[in-house]
Amino acid sequence: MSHLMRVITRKMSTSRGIEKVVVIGGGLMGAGIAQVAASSGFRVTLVEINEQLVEKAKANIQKSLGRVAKKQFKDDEGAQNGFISTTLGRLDATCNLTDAVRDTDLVIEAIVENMKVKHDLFAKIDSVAPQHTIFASNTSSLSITEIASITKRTDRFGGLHFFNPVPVMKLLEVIRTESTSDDTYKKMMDFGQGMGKVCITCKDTPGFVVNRLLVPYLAEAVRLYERGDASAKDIDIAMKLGAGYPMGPLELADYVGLDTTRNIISGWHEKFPENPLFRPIETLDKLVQEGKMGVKSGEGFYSYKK
Ligand SMILES: C[C@H](O)CC(=O)SCCNC(=O)CCNC(=O)[C@H](O)C(C)(C)COP(=O)(O)OP(=O)(O)OC[C@H]1O[C@@H](n2cnc3c(N)ncnc32)[C@H](O)[C@@H]1OP(=O)(O)O
Ligand SMILES: NC(=O)c1ccc[n+]([C@@H]2O[C@H](COP(=O)([O-])OP(=O)(O)OC[C@H]3O[C@@H](n4cnc5c(N)ncnc54)[C@H](O)[C@@H]3O)[C@@H](O)[C@H]2O)c1
Repeated sequence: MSHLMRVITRKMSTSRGIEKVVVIGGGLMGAGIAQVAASSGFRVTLVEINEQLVEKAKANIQKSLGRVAKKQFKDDEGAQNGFISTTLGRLDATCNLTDAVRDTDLVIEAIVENMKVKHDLFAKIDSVAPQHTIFASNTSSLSITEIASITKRTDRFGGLHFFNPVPVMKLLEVIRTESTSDDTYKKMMDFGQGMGKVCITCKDTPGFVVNRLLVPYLAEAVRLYERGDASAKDIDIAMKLGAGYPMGPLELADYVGLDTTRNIISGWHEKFPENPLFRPIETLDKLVQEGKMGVKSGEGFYSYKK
């Protein structure tokens, strides 16, 4: 379905569904989610912790929108500019969390992968957001049930797990817990489809579908590298040319963020200490301690410094 048809169909079909969305966290994922929601016709407010990060998120969105516009409207510069300005017209960005959530249909949390930090955030907004507002987490690996337990709206809580880069990756995992109501689930599915994503449903299990399979693979690749069995470059070439993956596992870990990858593995290790797939990995711990988070910090397994 074309972009325009999607926006029109959404406007006709979701008049009482999701219209206003607040995205909390404007990093790799939050900026992408806010961008695609706005370009799909939703009214979006993006929340960051300070002005500098608000500006950084806006600059990243602008850059990514330029790439999408070029692809969608090829040589038509007028249409490209129209698409960019219409999208930006639907997008606000702020540091004022409580004001942002006072009038919204959906909150999508995309902040650091840490239960306590997520709990602090949801506890803060639960009493401020309207009764009907649905809360969703973009967590990669944490239990949605446990995140939701801090709120009084567990029936209006679910998981919306997007993939990086959000403007390009077509999948959305929609997670319903045992408490997620049918109405909430339906609204989350409609929202995902309204964003042009292919939605699959998964129970609230660690890593859902993709990360339960992908993260142990990334961890094994780091262990292979750590043992010195092959160089980083050769591991990546092997999986691109031998298994047809668009990126090798170490490139992908850098792309996802080594801090996020480490947080996922260590969170699972704490919960399932007997599972050897989730054992801590010294190399990963060391890189993160040194501030080498991958592409976003300019260095990880590879250097991205210009
Ligand atoms: C851990 C989490 O919980 C879950 C996850 O997210 S796991 C990670 C999932 N993601 C992946 O596995 C990504 C794997 N990598 C890929 O699919 C590809 O390498 C990639 C799409 C990132 C880049 O593709 P590649 O061909 O190498 O580079 P590039 O030519 O720059 O980009 C391909 C297209 O995507 C577009 N693109 C890439 N990044 C973009 C962005 N951030 N915004 C907008 N467009 C983008 C480019 O403009 C380009 O468009 P074109 O086809 O019109 O030229
Ligand atoms: N990186 C990925 O490939 C990927 C993919 C899918 C899901 N996720 C999940 O999405 C979430 C975010 O990951 P990311 O890669 O975007 O991280 P990131 O580090 O790029 O961005 C997180 C952003 O959240 C902001 N933030 C932190 N606390 C905040 C608060 N209280 N209010 C507002 N903003 C706050 C930070 O300033 C930062 O800019 C994590 O739960 C992660 O597991 C990540």
